[in-house]
Amino acid sequence: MSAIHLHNLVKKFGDFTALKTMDLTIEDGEFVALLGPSGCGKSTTMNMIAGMEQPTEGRILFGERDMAGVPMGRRGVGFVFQNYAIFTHMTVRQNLAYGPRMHGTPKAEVDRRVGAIAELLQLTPLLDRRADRLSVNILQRVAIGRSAILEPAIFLLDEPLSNVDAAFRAVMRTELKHLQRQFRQTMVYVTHDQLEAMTMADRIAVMDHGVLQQVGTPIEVYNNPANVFVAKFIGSPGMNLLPGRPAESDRGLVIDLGPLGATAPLPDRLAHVLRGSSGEVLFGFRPEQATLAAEGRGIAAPVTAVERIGARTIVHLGSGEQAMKVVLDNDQRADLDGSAVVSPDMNAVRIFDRTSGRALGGAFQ
Ligand SMILES: Nc1ncnc2c1ncn2[C@@H]1O[C@H](COP(=O)(O)OP(=O)(O)OP(=O)(O)O)[C@@H](O)[C@H]1O
Repeated sequence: MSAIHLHNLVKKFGDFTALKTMDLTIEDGEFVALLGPSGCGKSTTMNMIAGMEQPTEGRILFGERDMAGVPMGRRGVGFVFQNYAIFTHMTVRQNLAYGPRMHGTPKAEVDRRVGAIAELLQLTPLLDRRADRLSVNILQRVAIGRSAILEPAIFLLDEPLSNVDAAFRAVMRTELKHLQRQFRQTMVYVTHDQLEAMTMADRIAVMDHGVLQQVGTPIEVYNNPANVFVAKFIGSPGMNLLPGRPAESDRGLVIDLGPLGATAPLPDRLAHVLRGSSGEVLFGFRPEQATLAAEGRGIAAPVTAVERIGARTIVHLGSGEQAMKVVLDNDQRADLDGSAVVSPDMNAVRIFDRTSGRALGGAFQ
């Protein structure tokens, strides 16, 4: 069994708590991304799973087996770091074959595995090249192959693509996902890049300041962020969050956005929760879940910048706490001088408690 259970996991370095009470189960064969900004505790978590760091409190189980006191070499995990660790004086073939040879695998089986992994990672034409003649991109591919060839039941990858170039990263995202499907490994992938997490992971564990903020499928964390941090961190650009207060109007419950006026009436799932409350909230909507509308049909604000990025245009509006962005397809014509009127898709709106940052109201699909 290669499920990974983290129970009340805590890591302190002296007085500093790098990880606060983490509870997470990664199912057998699942691909989970640990996602968060630099310093949030991703690598610390990963290093404890690998056995390179010991937890200050809590337990790590692989299936039923408690990993306390089990050294790294006995955990049966494959590990790939940001910086490739390969032997530069050897050929690609020798690098790939190194692990299975050390494990005493018969030569015919080593050759078969080298051939298969080289094919999967598009290394076949390079098998007899010396590693010191290869680009950083290819070296990282060899490093992944060197770990993958041992077919570990648990494969841990810590920012493996952060040093490779953007085009190659896109190719590798597909290949890594393919590799995991092929071997049905339990894969834990550390990244600060939400695109990597969104495209590859079955579930994403979003972390900040040593605290697990939310665990869910990519679409769950995108559609239903549990709090303001996740709302801003997931999505590119992140969610718009405008301060306001619930208010009754003749059309139903709206959010009074102060200088920006009032929103359209809230859908029932939110109106139920907010009716009768006058506490400060944040009105959240994704830049791609809004359009520009005619006057009187939305939130009017001055346009401050327009970025045209290939097939889409990002319109920046307002400033300070009232700043927001709208992503338009380029076929949507917008009069971008002066002010514009933003009409969020009210069915996709999220409301957050301003003080706690927590999402209020039911999830939507
Ligand atoms: N050995 C250590 N001694 C003291 N502090 C440490 C040690 N290792 C990590 N930390 C601190 O713990 C916090 C979490 O570090 P960690 O490396 O887990 O973050 P991360 O989310 O992986 O970020 P990055 O992507 O920058 O590595 C950071 O503030 C870091 O400085």
